Amino acid sequence: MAMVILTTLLVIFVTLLLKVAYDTISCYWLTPMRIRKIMEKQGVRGPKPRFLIGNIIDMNTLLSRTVSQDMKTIHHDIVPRLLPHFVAWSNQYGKRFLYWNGIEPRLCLTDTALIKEFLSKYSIVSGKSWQQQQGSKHFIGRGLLMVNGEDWQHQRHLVTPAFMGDKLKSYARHMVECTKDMLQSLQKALEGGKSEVEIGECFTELTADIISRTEFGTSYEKGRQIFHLLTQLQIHVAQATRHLLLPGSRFFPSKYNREIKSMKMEVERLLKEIIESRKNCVEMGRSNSYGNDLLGILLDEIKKKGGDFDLQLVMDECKTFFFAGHETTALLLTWTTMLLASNPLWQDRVRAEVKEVLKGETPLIDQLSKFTLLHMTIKEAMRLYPPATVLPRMAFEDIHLGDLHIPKGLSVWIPVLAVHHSEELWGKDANEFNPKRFASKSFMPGRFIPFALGPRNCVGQSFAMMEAKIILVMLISRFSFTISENYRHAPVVVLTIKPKYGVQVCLKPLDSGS
Ligand code: HEM
Repeated sequence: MAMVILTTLLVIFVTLLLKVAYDTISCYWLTPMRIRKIMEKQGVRGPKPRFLIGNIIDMNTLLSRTVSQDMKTIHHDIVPRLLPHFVAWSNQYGKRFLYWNGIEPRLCLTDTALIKEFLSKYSIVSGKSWQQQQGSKHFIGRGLLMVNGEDWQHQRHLVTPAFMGDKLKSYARHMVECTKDMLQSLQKALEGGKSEVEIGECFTELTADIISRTEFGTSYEKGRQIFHLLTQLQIHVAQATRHLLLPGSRFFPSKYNREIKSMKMEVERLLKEIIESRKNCVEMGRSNSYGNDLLGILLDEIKKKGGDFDLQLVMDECKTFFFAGHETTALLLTWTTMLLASNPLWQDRVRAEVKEVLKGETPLIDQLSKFTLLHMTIKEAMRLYPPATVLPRMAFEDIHLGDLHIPKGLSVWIPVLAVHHSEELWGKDANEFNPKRFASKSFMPGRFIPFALGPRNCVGQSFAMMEAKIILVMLISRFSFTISENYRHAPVVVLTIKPKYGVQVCLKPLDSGS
C-alpha cells in the first residue's frame, strides 16, 4: 500500500515537474520562436535577439550614447535622441520591424491606417501585458489603466461618467482656485527678488494640488498625503525593478521590498479611511450623496449600477487617476511653456487672444472653446513632446490587421513620438514648432495620438485639456516669460518625456492694463 502511495506521489511530482519545465520552455523559447517565424513569413524582420535578454542591451547602448549630452540648441528633432533604436531599425528593416524586450517580441507599428484599425477595433482582445501589470501593480494595482478584457470594459463604464458633461465642468473652480494660489506664490517669489523659476516644479505641485482637490474634495489634505506617498512608492518600485532582475526577486524580503510593502499599506490605510467614511455617511443617513468629487461620483456609479462594492477596486482607481493624470498634465504644461517662452511671437499672439476673450476677468468654463490659438499651441506642444511616447498593447488572440496576421502573444508597440515627428505625415517642417498646422479641423486619423484613440483612449483627456487651458490662460495673462540662459535642452524619457534639468524661465509681471 505504502508503495502504491509513494509511486502515485512520485508520478504526480514528475508530471508537475515536466509541466513546469514545458511551460518555462514554451514561454521562454517555443512561443517567441513561433511568433518570430510567423512574422518572418510575412516579411517582418528585425535585429537578432540574444538569449533571454533579446535586444535590451542594443537599445540601452544606443540610448546611453544619444542622451549622454545636452542638445546644442533648442530644436525639436528629438526622435534620434530618444528613440535611436527606432531610427536604426526602421532604416534597416523598414516601417514594420520586430524587436525583443527580453523574451517579449514587439512589433513596431507606424502605419497610421493600421494604428487606427488596431486601436479602434481590438480593445477587448488586446491590452496590457503581464510584464506591464507586474511593473505597476504596487502603485496602481488593477485600476483602469492596467486591466484587460471584460474587467476593463466594466471599469471603463464605471469611471467614464466622472469625466463627462456637468461633472467635468464642476471641477473647473478647483482648477481656478489652485492656479490662483500658484500665481500668488510666483508673484511673491518675484517680489522677494527672484526673477527665474523652474516652471516644471511649479506645474507638478499645481497639478498634484488640482487632482487632490478634484478627487477628494473636502478630504483634500489627506489626498495630498496619499499622493506624496504614491510618488515615493513609484520611485521605490522603479529602483527595485532596476536592482532586482532575478526571477522571483519580488518575493525576497529585501530592504526595497519591505519599504514598498509598508508604503503601499499606508497609502491604502489612508484611502480606506476616506472611502469608508463617505460610505458610512450615506449608509447612516447623514448624507444622501457620496460627494461631487471624482471619488464621490465613482461611488455613486457603483451604487447606481448595483454592482458589489469592491474596496480594492475603488482604491486602485483613485491611485490610477493620480498616476495617469498628474504628471502627464504637468509635462504638457511644462513643454508648452518652454515652447512659448522660446517663441515670443506665438506667446504674444496667444496673449492677445486671451485678453480679447477674458477682458480682464477670470476664465469661465464656457469661454474655453474661444481660445483657438491656445488650443492649437497646446496640440502642437503635444505633437512635438507627447507625454506618453509609446502605446503598448499585447494581442491576446490572433488578430488580422490589414495585410498583417498578428499572432496571440505578440506585443504591438506604437511609437507615438516617431509618428508625431514623421516628415512623411507632417511635411518637411515636422520638427518645427508651428501651431498653425492645427488650424484645419480635418485630420488624418492615427497620426495625432497623444491621448491614444478608440475605445481605450485617455478617459481624462477633456479633464486634461480643460486644466491645461485654465492654467495657461491665467499664467499668460499675469506674466510674460522668456527662456532663461540656464535652461539646458535635454529631453529624456523616463516613462514620459521630461526635461532632464527642468525648464527655467524668467518671469515678468504684466500690469493689468498691458
Ligand atoms: C496631457 C495629459 C494626458 C495625457 C497626454 C494622457 C495620455 C494618455 C494615454 C496615451 C493613454 C492610453 C495609455 C495606454 O493605454 O497605454 C491614457 C489612458 C488613461 N488616462 Fe490619460 N492622459 C492625460 C491626462 C489624464 C488625466 C488628467 C486623467 C485623469 C484624471 C487620465 C486618466 C487616464 C486613465 C484612467 C487612462 C486609462 C484608460 C483606459 O485604459 O481605458 N489621463 N492617457
